[in-house]
Amino acid sequence: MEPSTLDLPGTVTGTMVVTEPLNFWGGQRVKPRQQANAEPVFEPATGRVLCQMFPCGSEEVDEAIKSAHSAYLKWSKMAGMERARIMLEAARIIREKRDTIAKLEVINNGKSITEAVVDIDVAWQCIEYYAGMAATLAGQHVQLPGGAFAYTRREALGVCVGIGAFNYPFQIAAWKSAPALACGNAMVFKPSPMTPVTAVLLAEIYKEAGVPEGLFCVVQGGADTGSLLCHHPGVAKVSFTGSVPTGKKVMEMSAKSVKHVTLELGGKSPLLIFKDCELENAVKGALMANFLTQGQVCCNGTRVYVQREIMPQFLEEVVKRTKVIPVGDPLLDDTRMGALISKPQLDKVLAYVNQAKKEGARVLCGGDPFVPSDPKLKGGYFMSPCVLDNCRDEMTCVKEEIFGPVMSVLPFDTEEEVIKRANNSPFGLASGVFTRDISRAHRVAENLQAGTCFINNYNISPVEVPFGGYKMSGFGRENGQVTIEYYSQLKTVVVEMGDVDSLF
Ligand SMILES: NC(=O)c1ccc[n+]([C@@H]2O[C@H](COP(=O)([O-])OP(=O)(O)OC[C@H]3O[C@@H](n4cnc5c(N)ncnc54)[C@H](O)[C@@H]3O)[C@@H](O)[C@H]2O)c1
Ligand SMILES: C[N+](C)(C)CCCC=O
Repeated sequence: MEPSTLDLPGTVTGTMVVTEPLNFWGGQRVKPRQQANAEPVFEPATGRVLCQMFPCGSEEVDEAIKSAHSAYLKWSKMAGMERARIMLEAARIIREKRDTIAKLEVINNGKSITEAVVDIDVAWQCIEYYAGMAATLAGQHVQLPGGAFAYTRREALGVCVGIGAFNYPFQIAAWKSAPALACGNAMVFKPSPMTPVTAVLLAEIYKEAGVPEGLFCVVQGGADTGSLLCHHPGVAKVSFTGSVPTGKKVMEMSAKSVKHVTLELGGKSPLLIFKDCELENAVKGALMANFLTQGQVCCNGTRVYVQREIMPQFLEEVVKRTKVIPVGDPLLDDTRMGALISKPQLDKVLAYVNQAKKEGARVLCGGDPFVPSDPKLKGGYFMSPCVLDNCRDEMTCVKEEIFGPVMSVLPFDTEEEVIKRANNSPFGLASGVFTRDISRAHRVAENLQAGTCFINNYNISPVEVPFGGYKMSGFGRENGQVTIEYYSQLKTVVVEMGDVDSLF
């Protein structure tokens, strides 16, 4: 018998095969219409084929959007409280199935189970948070002369498209769908072709919770399917998470029919460590800023600026801790670093390390392919986490997003100098500062050009807090109250109480 995607209790790395359809619309999983352009999906920890991804063509995209639109007509007319109740039920089901979803996420993405469980928790928290907001959506009343008045209504946009990256497959689907649904929209979600497996579980969960059939649809595919979605006349908004080059294309395609757009793009974020910091926390912060999800995190603080006086102690401690990060089978509880998403991604990251060496950086640890002793992991995409010293601002490893476990460390002398250097980047997703000087901390936060600044910690993103970029890292926000504005539109209603004062 074929193993089912939800039959996971005894599952170990290297055994899972997914055969069920991964598309979802009209309230059910939908078989691919054609198998011509199938792409193999790999289990990163073993290099085995986990399943086939069959990209949706125009007819399938059209069906999904129609299905979402008919659900939107019902959902948008429901009271916010009713939507909230259903979303809370969806959050409860995710909590109930959390370990199963996390396991599948690990098998498909390669991150450690410890991290995946947190990701799934963040997903249900996000849905719970926006459920709480669904009934609070309200407009404004404005008194006008002569008893006239106006009021505003916050209305849904219609069918929204979510396009996801590979690094947080289930969480991204929740971050996009939760505010969209809270505002009365429907969503058609396209996961990364490398991580197609878990979004469909979210679709099933929303259905079980009681949303109208079609409210959250999943279409599989890559660039072609994404392009069909961005061009589709039935789509009101595209919320995209991915790289800057793809984000630009999404914006261009969406502009043709003036769709709303949110872009959550890449980064090369600076982390500033001052000599007055609490060093142990700063070291822990630098590890959190670089090595979650094998370094494949958009907001990672990969340019670590350390004040010259504490550089030796910082390097000693950060290297000591990096060397003992347990890399290996991501389904094991003790593992802290799993496998990168793909062989090409692993090769790309290793090439960045080689390039850094050629440009004069010194490898203090890691930066090599890693072969775990467990024979079943021999074909996995593992590497040892890397710390680079002797870095300079103009080096490739300091300028470009590597998207792997590579930390570049650079010395600095003064606050003014380091802020200038930190801001000298086309990206502006996140930033961080470690210092015990409270005035300095807030001054630095004010002057760094980034959508987030972490003070004395890094990569903490509770769902109550907005997340998004400055500069080429994108625009719009996810999470927090403000995201409601990105999934709704404001209608003004002007009411005359007297006679029309006509000029004609
Ligand atoms: N800012 C954030 O919140 C955030 C979060 C996660 C990842 N990211 C960024 O994502 C990147 C890594 O993810 P990736 O490799 O999956 O990114 P990517 O840009 O290659 O792909 C992202 C998504 O876009 C789709 N896509 C590709 N071409 C398309 C096209 N022409 N039209 C429409 N869709 C298209 C892909 O199929 C995928 O679903 C990094 O740059 C990372 O920083 C940003
Ligand atoms: C949950 N983190 C760590 C803030 C990552 C958000 C998504 C970025 O890739």
